Amino acid sequence: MSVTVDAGLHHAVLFDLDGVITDTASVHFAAWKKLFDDYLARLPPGSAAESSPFTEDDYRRFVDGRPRYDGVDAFLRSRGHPLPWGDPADPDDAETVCGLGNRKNRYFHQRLRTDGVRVFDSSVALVRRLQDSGIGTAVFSASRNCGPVLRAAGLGELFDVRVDGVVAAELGLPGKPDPAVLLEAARRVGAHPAHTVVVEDAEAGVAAGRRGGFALVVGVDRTEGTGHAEALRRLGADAVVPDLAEVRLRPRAETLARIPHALRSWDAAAGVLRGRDPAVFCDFDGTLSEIVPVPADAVLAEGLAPVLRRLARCCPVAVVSGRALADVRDRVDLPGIWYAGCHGFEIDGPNGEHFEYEAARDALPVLAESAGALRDRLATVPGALVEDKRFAVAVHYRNVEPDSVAEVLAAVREAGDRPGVRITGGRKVAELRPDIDWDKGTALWWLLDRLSDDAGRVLPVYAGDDLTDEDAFAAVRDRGLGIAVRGGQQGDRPSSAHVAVTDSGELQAVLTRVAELAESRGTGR
Ligand SMILES: O=P(O)(O)OC[C@H]1O[C@H](O[C@H]2O[C@H](CO)[C@@H](O)[C@H](O)[C@H]2O)[C@H](O)[C@@H](O)[C@@H]1O
Repeated sequence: MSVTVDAGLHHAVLFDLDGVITDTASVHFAAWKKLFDDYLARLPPGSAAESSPFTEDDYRRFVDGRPRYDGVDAFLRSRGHPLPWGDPADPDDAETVCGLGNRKNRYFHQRLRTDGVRVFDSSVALVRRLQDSGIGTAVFSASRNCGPVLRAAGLGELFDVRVDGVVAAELGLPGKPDPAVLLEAARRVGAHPAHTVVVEDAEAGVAAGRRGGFALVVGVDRTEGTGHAEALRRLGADAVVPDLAEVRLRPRAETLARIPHALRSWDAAAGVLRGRDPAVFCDFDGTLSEIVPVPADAVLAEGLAPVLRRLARCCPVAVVSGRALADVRDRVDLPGIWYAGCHGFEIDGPNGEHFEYEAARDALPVLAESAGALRDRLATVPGALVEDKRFAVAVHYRNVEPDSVAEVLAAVREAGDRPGVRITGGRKVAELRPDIDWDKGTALWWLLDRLSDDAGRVLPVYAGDDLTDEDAFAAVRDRGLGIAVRGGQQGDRPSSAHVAVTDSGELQAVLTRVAELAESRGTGR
């Protein structure tokens, strides 16, 4: 089975060390086995401990992937022979958890010196491919020997970020299956867990990846036929591979045409949402509505009202439009959701909240004057349409003869050459708006803060089609899911969306899946 790391959705990959990058799992196993077999064999007759030899199953269940002393403790308890914890400074012949752990470490280093470290070349090759593609990489390990092992393997420089047993002890991070070490690695590499992949061979590590809400958890099982792969899947691995040569890399799509299709790549997209509460933001024209020749004729596309209502019952929903607030409100006309008009300069909430961007009011006189001047100036250009939206003026040229478009754009440039306003573009439209650092992306984060008591837990999903939606796609790029609606546009437009759909029909299917996920979280409101 192969699995794909998608550079568009996955911004970092975290690798466990032992058994994933280096073959030190076998060195650890041998050291543990010597420790426990010798120890159990020397217990006095009559001891209540179950003293059969340490097995691979014991290794996987009790010590693999866990901090050293936790492993000693867990295994001895499983044999009915708990020991006092002791102190990390205990000598390695002390009969304490720490003493036995220190002895295991001595055996491990002896083996490392005699046997050396075998490296999984395909794993190192994958790390280098990811790095060449601009994907962040980090190594994590419960082991305090991570640094020495990497150096012994000649890989001391491979990873910029390393979170190992030494770091975990310094920060007081609990061991796997708690996700703390993995979350710290993601934080240090600068990636949100929703956009991060975890690669692990240990059961505790796979469980930690799942609990940490990572986008994709790849299990590694090099022990065909032992049932280990099934255990990894049961604990939440999305895929289990026998070797990292099976991991494919899809480069980040730079243009609209190349962005992966949301429905065909749904498993990867759902990884971003898994374990999180979504908040859904939708643009209107070209997204919830088909593009039509005359703006006044745009209506909510068939089938979208029911899914928006369904979403609004289980998660926050906002329509974020370039249209004037009242205009978009009337066209969507659904209760219980937020409406942002004029690219977010004016916002209404479902419970009577109203917001206008204060500083943008200074630009209103210039905008009103410009709307009048543009109407006069373009009155003689057939098809030109000036839409005064108060916080913006849109000049449409969809119905203008191609030869006259330059004249329309020149008029907009002239009107926009005044302090306090700036010009932006869209689908056959040029707009004047307040020259303020406020757009659909900044409005989205402002809204997110108000939509939920715990904005950190919420994952924004943004669907849009136009250039102005790119501000929002960029805003959710590192933490969220951007869905571009292609709608027959030129495919060579650069886009920051993660996935794409063809039209509003497919958007309806994607939003339905988002609703299903939100409902399964039981966040009914
Ligand atoms: O942010 P949106 O909700 O997508 O609004 C963007 C602009 O949409 C409208 O114009 C666009 O849709 C029209 C109807 O389909 C189409 O005729 C026009 O060519 C498109 O540019 C709206 O009229 C504008 O005010 C919005 O800025």
